Amino acid sequence: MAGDTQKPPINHTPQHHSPPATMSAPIAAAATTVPYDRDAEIRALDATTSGVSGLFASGISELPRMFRVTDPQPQQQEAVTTTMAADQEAMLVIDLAMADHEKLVAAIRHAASEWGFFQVTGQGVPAEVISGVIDGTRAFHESDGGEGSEKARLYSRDVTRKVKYNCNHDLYVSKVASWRDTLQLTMAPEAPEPSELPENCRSRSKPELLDIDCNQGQLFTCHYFPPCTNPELAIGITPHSDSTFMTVLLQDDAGGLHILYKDRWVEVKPLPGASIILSNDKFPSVKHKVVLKKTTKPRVSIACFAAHPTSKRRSTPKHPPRSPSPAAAMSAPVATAAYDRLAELHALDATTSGISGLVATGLTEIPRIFRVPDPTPQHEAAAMAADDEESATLPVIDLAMADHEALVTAIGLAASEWGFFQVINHGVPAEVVSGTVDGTKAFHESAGGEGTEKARLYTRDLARKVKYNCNHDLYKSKVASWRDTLQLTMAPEPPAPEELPEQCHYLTDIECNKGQVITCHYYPPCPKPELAMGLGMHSDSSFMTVVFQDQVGGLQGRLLPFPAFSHPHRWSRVVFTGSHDLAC
Ligand SMILES: O=C(O)CCC(=O)C(=O)O
Ligand SMILES: [Fe+2]
Repeated sequence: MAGDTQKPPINHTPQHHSPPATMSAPIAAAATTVPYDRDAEIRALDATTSGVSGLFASGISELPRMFRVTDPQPQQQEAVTTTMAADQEAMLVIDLAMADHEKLVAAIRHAASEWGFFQVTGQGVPAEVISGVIDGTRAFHESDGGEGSEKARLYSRDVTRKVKYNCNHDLYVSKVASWRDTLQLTMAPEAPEPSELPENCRSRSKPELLDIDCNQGQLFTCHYFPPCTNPELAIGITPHSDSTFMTVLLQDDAGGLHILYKDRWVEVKPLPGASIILSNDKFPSVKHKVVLKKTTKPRVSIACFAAHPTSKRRSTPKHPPRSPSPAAAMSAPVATAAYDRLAELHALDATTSGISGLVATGLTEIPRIFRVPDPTPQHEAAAMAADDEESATLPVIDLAMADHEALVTAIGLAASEWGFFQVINHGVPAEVVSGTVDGTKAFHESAGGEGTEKARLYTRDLARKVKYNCNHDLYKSKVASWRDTLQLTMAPEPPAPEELPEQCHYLTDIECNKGQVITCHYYPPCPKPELAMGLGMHSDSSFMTVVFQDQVGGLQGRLLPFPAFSHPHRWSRVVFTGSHDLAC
């Protein structure tokens, strides 16, 4: 991979549709010593208002650096890719026109619950409507960009616009840009005026979705993936699952869509005239991605997201248990004795040293109060979301960037698209961060028992400004989390220094104590992490959350439903990190 000094920033006139000469110059211009300015490269591409199609049309011979995945290519490192057996392939193509209604429902239910996806034929949408939609999308993306063009008129990152076109909705926040341009149309509840649509799309009928309740919102994303000079180094679409009720997907014959099934990526081969259905809500949301191919043909796909405000995202399809069934494991240690959960909770509470105290006793099995029932959605999600490729694209924002407007735009985008982001160069001195982390650790790792600080602070009294306990909701939750917490209420009136644990005294004289509640979590090593929860799925209710985490990792987020039905202010989460990766 090119080093940080190898690629000059691109620099060219806004509104001009051909990319600058420097961008088409070979990436490996190793001789130059100009530092790489990714931000400038991104802004220059955005200013062309013709995305990667414009880059391709200009005849570039090397993939610009902003599109290059880190070396070695994550797509090749992750789950193996296999092809689908012919009988499976046939089973996953469902003829909606089949006479036997019961058989049809059973086939759909089976495919949706087992795979989270299927293809349909006989859907009553005339072939020319489907090809018309694909051709219209292609024609729009292949039209000229530049001043006065439709592309320039529609190029936008304004989330409130019903018709917008851009190159990567997350261009300013992802680490690696995807080789894809997208025209996005919000068709329901209120469709745009025909005059707002690109000309190529006006006369086409939209693919019909059932006029049912679950379809109160409709969003079409019309993707275009130009041929790529280095497909092995670029991303089509990163692995994700959709958050809306159901996705109807049309793809042309180029292929490249993969779905994750039982830890393997399986390509969904194009089937002329068929629509692909990605299920959700009551059924699992299949994880999918687009892999680029070495080809001279572009790829076109249209995803129609059907939304319902109350629709719930489910996790990925069933996977074979990764460990002995939790149910079996749970019954093992207590096979004969009657299980008294309340007594177990009281016993733990009475130690006043939480899980750290349990771990210090050298236990090899996790007690039953911490065991998740078989299988919880959180658990499947946790197993599935451990995906480095996806996390590689999580938004990271440099607070020290010089361009204030670009900074504000990046934060706005990250907060509305992801509800979370990481910041670097945030100006909090490294020693303050490491002091907080170390103090937290030292407290949690100190001895418990009579006469200790832990015993002094162990409480469930909400009125106390400084309290320490194992799970604030220990007596209410169904499954206890593998986590101890020290909670400090720092505003409006901070506690007196002597109320704080000794390890945290310095917290009283730093600026950040103007914050309100600080929770200092500690997740001791767990003998059976696959059976326990760290922190259950939730969203925070306060205005904003700042999280420091150490290098151990484990924090996972889920994407929101698309903006029509999201409540970003309720979901917003901000993660602070830094060159040291922080913990608290
Ligand atoms: O291009 C494709 O086949 C997939 C599109 C997709 O996954 C999406 O838009 O969410
Ligand atoms: Fe998708």
